[in-house]
Amino acid sequence: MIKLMRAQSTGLRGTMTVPGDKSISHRALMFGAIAQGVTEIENFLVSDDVLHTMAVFRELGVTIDQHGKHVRVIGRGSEHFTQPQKALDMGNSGTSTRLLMGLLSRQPFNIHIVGDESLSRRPMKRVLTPLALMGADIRLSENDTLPGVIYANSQVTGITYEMPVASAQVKSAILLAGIQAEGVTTIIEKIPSRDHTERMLRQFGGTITVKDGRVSVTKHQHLTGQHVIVPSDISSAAFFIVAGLITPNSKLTIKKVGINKTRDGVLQLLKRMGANIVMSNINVNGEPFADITIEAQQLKGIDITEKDIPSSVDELPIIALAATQAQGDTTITGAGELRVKETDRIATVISELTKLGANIEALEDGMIIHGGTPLHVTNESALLTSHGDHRIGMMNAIAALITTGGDVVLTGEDAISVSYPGFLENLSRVMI
Ligand SMILES: O=C(O)C1=C[C@@H](OP(=O)(O)O)[C@@H](O)[C@H](O)C1
Ligand SMILES: C=C(OP(=O)(O)O)C(=O)O
Repeated sequence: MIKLMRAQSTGLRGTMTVPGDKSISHRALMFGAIAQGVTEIENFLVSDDVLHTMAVFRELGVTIDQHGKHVRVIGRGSEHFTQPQKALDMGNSGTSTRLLMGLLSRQPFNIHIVGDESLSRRPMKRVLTPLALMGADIRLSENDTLPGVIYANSQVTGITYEMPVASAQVKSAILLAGIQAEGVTTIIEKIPSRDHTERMLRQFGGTITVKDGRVSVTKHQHLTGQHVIVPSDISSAAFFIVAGLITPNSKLTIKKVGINKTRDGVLQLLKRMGANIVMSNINVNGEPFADITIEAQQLKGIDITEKDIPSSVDELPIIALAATQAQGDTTITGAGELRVKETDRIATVISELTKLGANIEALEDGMIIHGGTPLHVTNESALLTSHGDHRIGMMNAIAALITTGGDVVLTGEDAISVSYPGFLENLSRVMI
């Protein structure tokens, strides 16, 4: 489908909510499935990625009822999964694949896993290596990608593992295997990655120790069904936060956004760029959340380095767009992980924004964004594509808002439903 965005919006105004957090929705299904008893999930994200996780658990024999954003999971423990009748389809979702490889590493039957074309290019050895050290028998295709098979296996054993890449998906895969493993499993992280798995394990009654960058779990966790309230996704809110800051005459409030410290990098980076981000109604419900208000203002360029990346990794495309409008240059380094997301996000950010006149240089592990480049289409129109990547599709739509001259035509925006169905509708609702 091709959609024409009205370029040169005269501003974004109003109060809005964005859908539930993707990372937390995946995990709520997973813990609900392995706990004993009923888990009720509120403000669940109904998006393609999370629906793939849901379909996987149904295939494993778990009863899940979904009514819009309300989900009920009837958990009977991971010992009662039934053998799937077909390959488990992870769709486009790295989180489903990697976390489930850990969670399913000790089942008494073989499990085949497949994904779409993009997911089948993404690196899975990072999960296979620690899980194999624990005794899991997982085999992947050439180049260590999907499709793969998790072979029947009766025992996993705890390990101490120093993370070679900062990745919450790898950490979570090891933890989900660790709570079924003999002995102690310890993960050592140099830079903290998102801690939703740790928090949710505690919320479900499990025990986990976190100290000085070391996260440890053991077996015999008595997990019981819980009531989980999912905050709105800061990664989705980030598109509106940046849109509000860079589109003249804007003032937006986004309600009940998750502000977990291991996820709020986008707020910290924008504050360093000079943004005035006002937080109100700060509250906690398992995860902290707040209302966030921003107004259009001038930003300035900053240096973003390795330590900033894990808490902002999915937001770097939209930060890059903000940086094109800042005074001075913004340098992003230590972000090689961007190359192995749904697309190579260093390449796709540059490919799309330069069509509108942005001046961005690629680095092996990041980019240099030269600020102060008004986005403009000199011809009748410019054709932007998402490359099948939801975050690039949303970045393109926000870039179109501030582009002058010809029209901006968006293609491939159906990919946005991976994390944010209704994004374009929500955007047009706040456009004045
Ligand atoms: O654990 C998670 O829910 C996620 C972790 C991140 O991936 P990595 O762990 O690969 O950095 C992030 O990019 C992804 O969108 C969700
Ligand atoms: C990288 C992402 O997700 P996943 O790894 O789950 O595909 C994302 O949502 O930007």
